[in-house]
Amino acid sequence: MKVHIIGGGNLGVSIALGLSKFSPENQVTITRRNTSSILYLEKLGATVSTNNIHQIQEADVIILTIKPYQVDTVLAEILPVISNKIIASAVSGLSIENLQNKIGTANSAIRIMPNIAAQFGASATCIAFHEKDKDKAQDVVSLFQSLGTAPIIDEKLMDAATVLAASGTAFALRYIRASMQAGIEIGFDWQTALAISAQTVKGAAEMLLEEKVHPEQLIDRVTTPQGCTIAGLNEMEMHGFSSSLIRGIKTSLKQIKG
Ligand SMILES: NC(=O)C1=CN([C@@H]2O[C@H](COP(=O)(O)OP(=O)(O)OC[C@H]3O[C@@H](n4cnc5c(N)ncnc54)[C@H](OP(=O)(O)O)[C@@H]3O)[C@@H](O)[C@H]2O)C=CC1
Ligand SMILES: O=C(O)[C@@H]1CCC=N1
Repeated sequence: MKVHIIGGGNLGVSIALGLSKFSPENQVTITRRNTSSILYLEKLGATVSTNNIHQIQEADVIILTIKPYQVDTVLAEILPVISNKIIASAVSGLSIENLQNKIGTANSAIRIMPNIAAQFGASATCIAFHEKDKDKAQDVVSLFQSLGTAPIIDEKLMDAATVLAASGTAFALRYIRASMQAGIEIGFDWQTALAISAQTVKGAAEMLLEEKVHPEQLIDRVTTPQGCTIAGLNEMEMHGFSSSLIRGIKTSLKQIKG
């Protein structure tokens, strides 16, 4: 497929890098106004351009990875030269209905919510679309399945998916940072503490994904009666570990909904 990514920033670049590594059969074009920091993508086979309409007529999928306030400017540029295109938008808070109204019925609006782990083929990309675009959406689903998992969700959960799956990357990293800081306090240098903390989180996630059980079942295997784990967990919960995470996620959701 020919994939045209408009907005070569944090997310756009992670998708381009992921595609170059995990599905190199796709031809990727990626644009931004100042391309100096992403020209290296050309060495990986992508076309880098400042021109949003460069070869856009040939694209099978157009991916929007721009900020919400940049959408109208970009659409004003591309709409006069495209028709019958699939536009997959990762723009947070932009509904399918709003996007469809902006792009007209000649094009299909698909909503995607990847995260920056797309670069490592490990994104959880939630995808939503209207029934009329079901067939066309399959191309987008396949594309993002090559970059991790790509669950199809009801659009009403898209803001929740943004917080859980996209912001969630930052939340998970903050846990790892805190664990690393504790690791330094109990004797490790930061590099060793980070390596141990990150691998431990990866291992815990792999067990959950493999065994498909409730986390508490695995926690039970670790918490020896009268042992150090339950003592640590109870102290963390006393200081609001789970509740602060839940409150943070709900606050992020409120921020999107405005
Ligand atoms: N970062 C993340 O983890 C995630 C982000 N998102 C959503 O993705 C979108 C992008 O986020 P993010 O990548 O973090 O933002 P960035 O600011 O890193 O990327 C946006 C890019 O768009 C480019 N851009 C701006 N105007 C234009 C234009 N007219 N034509 C072409 N390119 C343009 C900018 O480059 P230049 O100024 O050089 O043009 C910039 O590199 C947002 O809507 C965000 O909510 C969704 C999921 C995860
Ligand atoms: O923080 C943000 O608003 C964007 C959307 C999800 C991740 N980054």
